[in-house]
Amino acid sequence: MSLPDLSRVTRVAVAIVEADGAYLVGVRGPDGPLPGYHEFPGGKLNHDERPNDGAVRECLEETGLDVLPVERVYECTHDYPHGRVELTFVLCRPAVAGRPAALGRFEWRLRRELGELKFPEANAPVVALLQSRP
Ligand SMILES: Nc1nc2c([nH]c(=O)n2[C@H]2C[C@H](O)[C@@H](COP(=O)(O)OP(=O)(O)OP(=O)(O)O)O2)c(=O)[nH]1
Repeated sequence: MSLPDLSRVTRVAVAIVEADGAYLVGVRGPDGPLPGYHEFPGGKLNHDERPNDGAVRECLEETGLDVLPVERVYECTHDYPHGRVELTFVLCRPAVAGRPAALGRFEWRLRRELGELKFPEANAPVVALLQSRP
């Protein structure tokens, strides 16, 4: 097995979509890195793309839901066995109020459920932050 090239950083934007105390969460597919882990919608940023724009784009691509960025809640660089990622977590809200039911492989999970899910290691501080919110 070859070691990851840590001189190369993949920029990733993650959309934390909140509506009425629930968050959009999916399960990662079997083919990419971290298969079977829970995740918020997100993915690699395009060249020169800003994290807020990337979070909105990835969310629309993956869930079909149009969202508005609210604030960047957390940023970190994390080393996984598959490589180094620079993550920006962007809190978002649906552009149209409400919680649409059909959103691809993503579904709404209540805030109190988040701690029971198996998220990637880098998400731990974000999940703790969300759970500490009033
Ligand atoms: N989407 C997402 N990725 C996360 C989360 N937490 C976390 O550490 N990651 C990591 C896993 C991957 O290393 C990276 C996302 O890359 P990816 O390979 O899943 O992105 P992607 O499939 O959308 O790639 P692409 O289609 O844009 O090419 O970020 C999360 O909550 N959501």
